[in-house]
Amino acid sequence: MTEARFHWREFGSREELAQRLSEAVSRRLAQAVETKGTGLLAVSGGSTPKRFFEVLSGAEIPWAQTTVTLCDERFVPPAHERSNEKLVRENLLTHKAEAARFLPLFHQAEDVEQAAKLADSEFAQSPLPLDVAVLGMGNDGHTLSFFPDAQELGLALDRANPKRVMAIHAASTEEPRLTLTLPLVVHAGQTFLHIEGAAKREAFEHAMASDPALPIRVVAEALERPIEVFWAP
Ligand SMILES: O=C(O)[C@H](O)[C@@H](O)[C@H](O)[C@H](O)COP(=O)(O)O
Repeated sequence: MTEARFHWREFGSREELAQRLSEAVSRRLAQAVETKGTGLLAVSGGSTPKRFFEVLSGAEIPWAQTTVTLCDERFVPPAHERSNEKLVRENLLTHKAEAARFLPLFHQAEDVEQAAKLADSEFAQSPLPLDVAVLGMGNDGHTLSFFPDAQELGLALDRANPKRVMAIHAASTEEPRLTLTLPLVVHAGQTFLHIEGAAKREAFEHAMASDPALPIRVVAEALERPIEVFWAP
């Protein structure tokens, strides 16, 4: 693993990071809309992105031509407080970004496998590749819902997996998940990793230096273009 597989961008504060990440994402989306008429942005959930979403929601992007989706989702209805869709609707799809279309991963279905099938067929009909993907990471080295202990980890990380969206079960998560698969993410026009705090910096450095099996490293090495890591203390 050489450092060329990622670019490290360090900021003095989380507010500054949110601002700069929003600018970088805006530029890529504006370019995508200018070139092909539409833009596709995948964002992550969890606790880190809220500040970034608030800034991005006010950005000058051709939102009416932009689709926003999720890198991964918890298998809970959109009104649930752990729903990433809820987080995105309340914090990103407001202000100027209210004009964007939202492509959900969650679907009301008998089980998470059925929901994944429904999401997968919607993605099959959507204009791919992703223009921008903004990933998060846990201290265990997971990104998207590629948890180190996921039953389906091998398939989720398999470059030959024909699925775009799949179900994930892992003992370390509170509920089953839906995730974009590695083959979908590798072709993204630009991929960012948004991480904050000393523990995540350490986890990222550890993965890159000495743990080739950790999902964040597998993803970083598989991407067509180096991942842009945005970090603030
Ligand atoms: O639904 C989720 O939890 C995610 O999309 C997940 O992949 C997240 O990015 C990391 O777990 C980091 O989460 P935090 O930002 O909460 O640390």
